[in-house]
Parts: sequence; structure tokens; C-alpha cells
Amino acid sequence: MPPFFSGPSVPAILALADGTIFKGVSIGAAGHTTGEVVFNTSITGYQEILTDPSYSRQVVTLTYPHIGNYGINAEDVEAAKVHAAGLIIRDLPLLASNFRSTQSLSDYLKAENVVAIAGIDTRKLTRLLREKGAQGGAILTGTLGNEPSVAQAVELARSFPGLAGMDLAKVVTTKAPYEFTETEWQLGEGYGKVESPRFHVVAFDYGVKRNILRMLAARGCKVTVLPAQSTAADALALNPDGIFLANGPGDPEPCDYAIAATRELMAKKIPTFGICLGHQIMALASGAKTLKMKFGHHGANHPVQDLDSKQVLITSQNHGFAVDAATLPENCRVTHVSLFDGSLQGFARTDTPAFCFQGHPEASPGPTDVSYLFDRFISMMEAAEKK
Ligand SMILES: NC(=O)CC[C@H](N)C(=O)O
Repeated sequence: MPPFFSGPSVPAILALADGTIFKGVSIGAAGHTTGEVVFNTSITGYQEILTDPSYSRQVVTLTYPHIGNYGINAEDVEAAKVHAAGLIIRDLPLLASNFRSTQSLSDYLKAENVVAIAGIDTRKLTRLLREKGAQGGAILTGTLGNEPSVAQAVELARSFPGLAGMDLAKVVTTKAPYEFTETEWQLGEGYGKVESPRFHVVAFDYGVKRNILRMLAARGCKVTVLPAQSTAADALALNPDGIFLANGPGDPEPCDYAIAATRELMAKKIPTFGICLGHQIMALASGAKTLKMKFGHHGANHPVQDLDSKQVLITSQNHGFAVDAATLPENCRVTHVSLFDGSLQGFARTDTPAFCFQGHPEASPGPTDVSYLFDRFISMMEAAEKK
């Protein structure tokens, strides 16, 4: 075991549902956690990944070997708390260095009560997940000098029922509506505010990432964020110029309330934009089907082709479900395709101003090649305004 801390380290075990055991050291809270184990290939952005609500009930392993090297700051978060169920890494550097850093990754994980493990052969783990598919797993910590029980860790890993059929949007969503007008973070300048908004966007919060709201605000939108189970009537009562369907965790299929509201709002021809879970909800509301992927897409360098411009875009991705392109009805036009596996990445309705994207145009972390989709949404609201 390599020395991760100057002090003595607490042993921990990562067990997978298939019985594979990895031994490492605890770098977070004491105790145990279970969830679906997935790998993310981003080189930076561990704070944004940990706080992305779409990772609820998922234990994330990062393939980049050094995690924690720029510490923790208060700004690079996508939600008020950590949503990932746990963290698995290779190496936690002894030193965190960044002028914005106020805390070490390990102290942050402890403060957020997140169980995490280091010293894991994440290349081996990732190969296993690619071959066998994402699966249930558990991290169990021991005590100083005492390893946790292997049998207990395997039992915990097998107790995770899987994400299929799990509706988590209603679990992570905001309890009450709120308004959002903060623009993107300007280094050294703080956040800006939308002074006189051009458009009012009503966003359904299935687990929204803050950077999406910031990017809408930066384009002159006042955003009213509604709880996931709000109805179409709740949204219409706010007289919106546009509807936004957020990203979020879990399986889109059981989110019947979101599917019904989206169907009703699209029928009213209100400009609508969906990201990730929002894209899947729009597909279900249009009559298509979704499926569970083998190990999903989680990373910041996924090539996606825009079929209209033929341009290849490098995108940020985080999804384990996908829309089955073969089930898209005639009024849906495919706009984007993954160049990794040919899976559907985006479509637009031909009968109503609505479109969506499977990846993350807001990035955070990742490249912003697809940020033009936010501008497309603004153009759609402009066109509707002129009518
Ligand atoms: N980032 C997201 O919105 C993820 C959507 C969905 N939970 C999936 O895993 O496919």
C-alpha cells in the first residue's frame, strides 16, 4: 500500500456485486456506501462531478490517477452538496495546490459525509466495468489497523437493486420554486446578475446543474426553477417564454409526471429545451423509448457529430440510459450522434419548437463546443416572441 497520508491510514474495501474485491485506504467518511459503480474519464473537475445531482446513487471512479491535487473551493460546485454516493480513486496527492483552494479533498469528503477510497487500481476496475457493464458496488471502511469484512462488503454490494426503474428526479429536486438570475462565474469579479431579463424560462428541476442556470442567465434569461413534480399548469401560470427540462439522476421511464407535463407543454408549442434526463423525458413524451446502456457515457472528451453542420464536437457526457433512436416517431429529427458508439445524442421536434441534447452543453467539467445549443434556445424564444 503506498503512503497516502503522513499519518496512519484507515483500511477500506471496495466490493463489486460480481464478488471482485479491491483493497485500499479510506479518504472520506467512516462507514459504508452502496450504489452503481461507474467510471468517469475526465482529467479535471472532481468537484463538479461529485456535486452533480445526476450522480445520485452512483459510486464514481475517476480514471485520471491523481485526484485532489488542486484542493476544494466554494465556487466549482454544481449543487449545494455532494450527490455522488461515493468516490474511488487511484492516488490522493499529499499536497493540494491552487490559489482558490480552501480545503483538502479528504477533509471535504469527511465534512460532506461521503465514503471514499484511494489506492485502487482504477485501470483494472474500469476495464472490468467496460467488459461486464456498470454494476452494484460498496465501499466499506475499517478502523485503524483493522480491515473491514470482505463478506460484509460483498453483501452490501449485492444489496444495491440497480438504477433501472428508480425515479430519483423527485428525490433530488428542489422542494420549493426559486428564481435564478446569476450569470456565469467571472474570475476575480464574482457572479453577475441579469438586470433586465429578455426572457422568462421555467426550468423543471430533475437534478439541475447550476452551470445550466448560469448559462441561461448569461444569455439574458430570468429562470424560475420548479420542483420536478410540478404540472404543466404550474408552469403556464408563470407565463413562460420557454421551458427547460433539466438533467437528473436515475431512470427516466418512471418519471410519468415529467413526461405528462412535457407532453402538454410541447402541445402548446412553447419553445422547449432538454438536457440529458430532460432529453430522455422529451423523447418519452414524444412516444419514443429509453434503454439502459451497458456502462454509459461519463467523461469530458466524447466526440459527437452535429448532423446538420457535419461538425464534430468534443463534449461532456454523463448518462447511463439512452433514447432508442429506432423508436423515435416521424415528428422527431435526429440532430446529433455519438461517434463513440453511434447512439442518439440529440433530436428536434419538427411540429413544435422543441429540441434536446443527451450530453452536457453546459460542460462543467468539460469543453464548451456545444454551448451553441443555449443560443439556439434563445433564438427559438426570439422567433416565438415575433409571432
Ligand atoms: N446527467 C443526466 O441527466 C443523466 C440522465 C440519466 N439519469 C442517465 O443516467 O442516463
